[in-house]
Amino acid sequence: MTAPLLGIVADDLTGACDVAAAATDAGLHTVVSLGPPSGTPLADCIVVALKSRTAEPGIAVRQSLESGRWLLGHGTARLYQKYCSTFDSTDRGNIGPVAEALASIVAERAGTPDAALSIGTPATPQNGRTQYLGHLFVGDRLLSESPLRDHPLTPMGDPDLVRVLARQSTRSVGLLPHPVVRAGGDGLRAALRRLADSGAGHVLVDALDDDDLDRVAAALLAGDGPPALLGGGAGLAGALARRIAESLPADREGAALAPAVPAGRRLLLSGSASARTREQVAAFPGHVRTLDPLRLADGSDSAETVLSELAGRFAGHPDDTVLVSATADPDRVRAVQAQLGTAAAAELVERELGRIAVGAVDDLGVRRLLVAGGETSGAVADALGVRSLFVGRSAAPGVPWTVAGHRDGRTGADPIALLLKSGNFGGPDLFSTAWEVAP
Ligand SMILES: Nc1ncnc2c1ncn2[C@@H]1O[C@H](COP(=O)(O)OP(=O)(O)OP(=O)(O)O)[C@@H](O)[C@H]1O
Ligand SMILES: O=C(O)[C@@H](O)C(=O)CO
Repeated sequence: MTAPLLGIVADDLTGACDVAAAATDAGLHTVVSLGPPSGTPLADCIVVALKSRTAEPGIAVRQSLESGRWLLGHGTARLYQKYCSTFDSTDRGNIGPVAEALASIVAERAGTPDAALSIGTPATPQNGRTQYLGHLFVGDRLLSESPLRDHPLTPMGDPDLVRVLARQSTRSVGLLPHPVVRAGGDGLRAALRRLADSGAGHVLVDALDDDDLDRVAAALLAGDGPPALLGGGAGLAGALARRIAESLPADREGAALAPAVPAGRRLLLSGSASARTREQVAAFPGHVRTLDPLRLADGSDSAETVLSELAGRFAGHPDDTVLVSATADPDRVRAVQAQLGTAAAAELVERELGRIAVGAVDDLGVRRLLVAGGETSGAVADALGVRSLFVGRSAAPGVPWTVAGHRDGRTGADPIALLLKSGNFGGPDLFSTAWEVAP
């Protein structure tokens, strides 16, 4: 195995796991690195996970460029910008600025620095995200009528992504409409070329199913198109990975294997505010320990209190799977945010869940952790000092079990299994069923 065939810069950790699962399912050996890797992982696909989704554009651009340059500098054949399949961002959001920055280093490498172009789509049909005439649908609802309109950090009120991306960009945004995608072949490649020649800085691509994405991937990898940064959800990345994997020899070198995870306890931590997570919390049959941000703020509750309750609980019920949850309905979240401030409430919950994770792993023998929520997962992984993840079997589409690599920060020589779940992913019973495929 030589240079990575696909290098992905992901704007959050659960998104990185989602796209890593797509590449793994396609047959690529895939590693997730939290920030640019310190060594050179043995992998076909390296996903660099950032925590930049809600960062100021300048910060997100700096971090993404650092990762993109690392990947290109290590010979990565194709660079991909992974953002959320529900285009989570704000008008001051950073998907556009990051796309422009990464497209410019791809164009520089191709020797066409004046022709920077990004081509992508959030469409991820296996999770019900489709794009039609530039409009994003979540299941059978427009994005703006889906629960994403109530997202605590990135409420999505406009379903027209051409408009949303244009508001975030300095370059113009073109659309590759569904009839052209459906027809595929030469027509699709010619339409892409025309959009590039017309000076578009970004092209958003419609897709309703995986066949659409496979046609787009074939056109993008045909070799006669404009050099471009590719990007979007896990859907297009999976289609590219399938196409890339087809050309790999069957007898190539193996990748580094995930270390075995020793027996130990299980814990669920939820800081997700999504509608799907609320269903999963409600359906969880085991013991639920609620975290109220107002009580954390006034000091009447804390990570230490939760950990000592967990110690007592595990002593009486050693095989228990306990859920510690800050998940609440949108009215309650808004009330907490009004009192504490949105960022302060988020930080408080993330910090305490991180401290609970560390105490549970270090002192209570927890070795398998399911964490719900993108920001929350990033915070928990940071607190645990995790730096890289081997990607294993998926518990649900886009939700793979992973193993934190040896010698990672606080986890020491004892690997732990982590399932880091995007808020909206997984069926209602995921909190019970995920353990059936845990490493
Ligand atoms: N009860 C609460 N009150 C206020 N904020 C909360 C509460 N519970 C969780 N939060 C915060 O809301 C944010 C939820 O975002 P997070 O990305 O973790 O999950 P999500 O809502 O499912 O989003 P995603 O779809 O990106 O995974 C976190 O920053 C978390 O700390
Ligand atoms: O694309 C998605 O929906 C997920 O990978 C994600 O990024 C949600 O946080």
